[in-house]
Amino acid sequence: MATNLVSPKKVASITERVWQSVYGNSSSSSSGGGGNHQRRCSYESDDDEYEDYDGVGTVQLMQMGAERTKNVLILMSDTGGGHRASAEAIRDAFSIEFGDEYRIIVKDVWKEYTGWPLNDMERSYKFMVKHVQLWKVAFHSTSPRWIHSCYLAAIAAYYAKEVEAGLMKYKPDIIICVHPLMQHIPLWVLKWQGLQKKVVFVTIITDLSSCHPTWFHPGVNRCYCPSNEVAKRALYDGLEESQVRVFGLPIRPSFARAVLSKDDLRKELEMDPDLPAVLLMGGGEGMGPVKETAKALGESLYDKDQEKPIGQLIIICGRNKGLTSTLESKEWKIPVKVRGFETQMEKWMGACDCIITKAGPGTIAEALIRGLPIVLNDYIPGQEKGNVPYVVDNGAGVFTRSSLETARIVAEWFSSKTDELKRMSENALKLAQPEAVFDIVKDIHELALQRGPLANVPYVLTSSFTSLI
Ligand SMILES: CCCCCCCC/C=C\CCCCCCCC(=O)OC[C@H](CO)OC(=O)CCCCCCCCCCCCCCC
Ligand SMILES: O=c1ccn([C@@H]2O[C@H](COP(=O)(O)OP(=O)(O)O[C@H]3O[C@H](CO)[C@H](O)[C@H](O)[C@H]3O)[C@@H](O)[C@H]2O)c(=O)[nH]1
Repeated sequence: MATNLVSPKKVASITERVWQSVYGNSSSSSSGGGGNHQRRCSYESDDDEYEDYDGVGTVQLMQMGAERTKNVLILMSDTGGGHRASAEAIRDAFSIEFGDEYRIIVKDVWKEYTGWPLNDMERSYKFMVKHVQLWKVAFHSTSPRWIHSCYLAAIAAYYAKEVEAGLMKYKPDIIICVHPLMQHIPLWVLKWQGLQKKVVFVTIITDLSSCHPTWFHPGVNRCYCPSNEVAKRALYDGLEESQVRVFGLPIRPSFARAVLSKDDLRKELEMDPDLPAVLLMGGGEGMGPVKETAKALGESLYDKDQEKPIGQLIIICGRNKGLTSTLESKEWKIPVKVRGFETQMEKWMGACDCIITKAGPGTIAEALIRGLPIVLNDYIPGQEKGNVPYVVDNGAGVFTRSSLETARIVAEWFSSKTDELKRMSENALKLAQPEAVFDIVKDIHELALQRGPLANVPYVLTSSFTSLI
């Protein structure tokens, strides 16, 4: 559809490109649209391994014929914390399963290479979900295919060269996309470059049920759906059965494979060893009614008659610095820990007995793996709405928007309704899919093996080859 947006590049001969790659040529534009790149982007990189753009090509050329390390580029954006968590889960699982066979690069290529609005999605998303009606309108009004296709085609026309430079810099053999808005432009770029037969492109959907239709792109080699419900929608939206796989949401292997003792964790995290613990959070950005709920728990988990706490509270505020400092300055009658963005969520979850959170898919899937009953206290309209029945109908938790109600439920779980807490914990464990991340990387590995001989041709030569076939 968009093949006409950019005119095909002049392709250097094989000899020329080999010469340029081995000996370098300052006047060469290489295969990344570098000339145009200098127009709007800078070449500086935070990834040392890739500072020498042409060097990667040279290494690939020298490794031709031998089994070479394959480059895997994972495209994500920090709109919330879920996409990065999934990207890191995939990176770690590749490393555990295949060691040095793959070199994994996790990047927000938009932020590094493009301009507004693509390079500012984190801030835009944060702003929109703060003014939640705005997000609701944006989410639903962009759902029809013709609307989002027009938007994305226009943006692709404007930023194609920059995205092309961003992608080609890493010379990917496999591109894994964990964000709904990062498939369309790269797929067009691969088409323009004639790289569809060389590069495996897969999408991993990181929303559990009511996800946005931009996730379903028929041009991908695989679309990994976290649930059967999402898979059904993918098929309805035009993907073939051969493209769709359902393994579950990828969760960091530190969750999936960790054997953690609650007692040891509590010691390490300096928590009370005996009091039951509730974890309160709101995704990567610390969203939802965290402050009000913390206040209500401070009261409900204190037994006024016996003048002692019946539980302890851990609050993880994520990147919400304002929330962290407000809660840190409060006085509490029960043991409370207030934390900012934590990198070892598996430890905090492993040390607690239940969790209160907005309906973020990553947090839900992690809590299920740790067998934590969940109180959902909010959801972002659109992509998180369907997560509520997913948890509640499967008996793994409850939903209430009232902070007082939340506080009452947790107090009961810790006193008169411990059997309910135990039952929900068992139901949570039944829903957990800790192996999903390993199943996904193994399937991607199989896909890569199925690629024809073109997959082993170094990037410096691909344009020449693909122009012949
Ligand atoms: C006629 C109707 C006009 C409606 C006006 C809409 C204005 C568009 C503005 C914002 C786009 C909102 C995008 C919604 C889809 C999000 C999918 C999703 O679940 O993401 C979850 C993730 C969060 O995990 O959401 C995002 O990443 C949203 C990022 C928002 C960035 C806004 C600026 C980027 C605009 C470039 C794309 C424009 C094309 C949009 C086509 C869809
Ligand atoms: O201090 C923190 C706080 C959170 N997390 C992690 O951040 C992730 C949060 O992900 P969620 O999916 O629960 O929620 P977010 O709101 O942060 O994620 C965003 O991305 C999701 C997709 O993956 C959904 O689209 C969601 O609606 C959107 O807001 C979890 O893995 C959680 O463990 C941390 O690592 N440290």
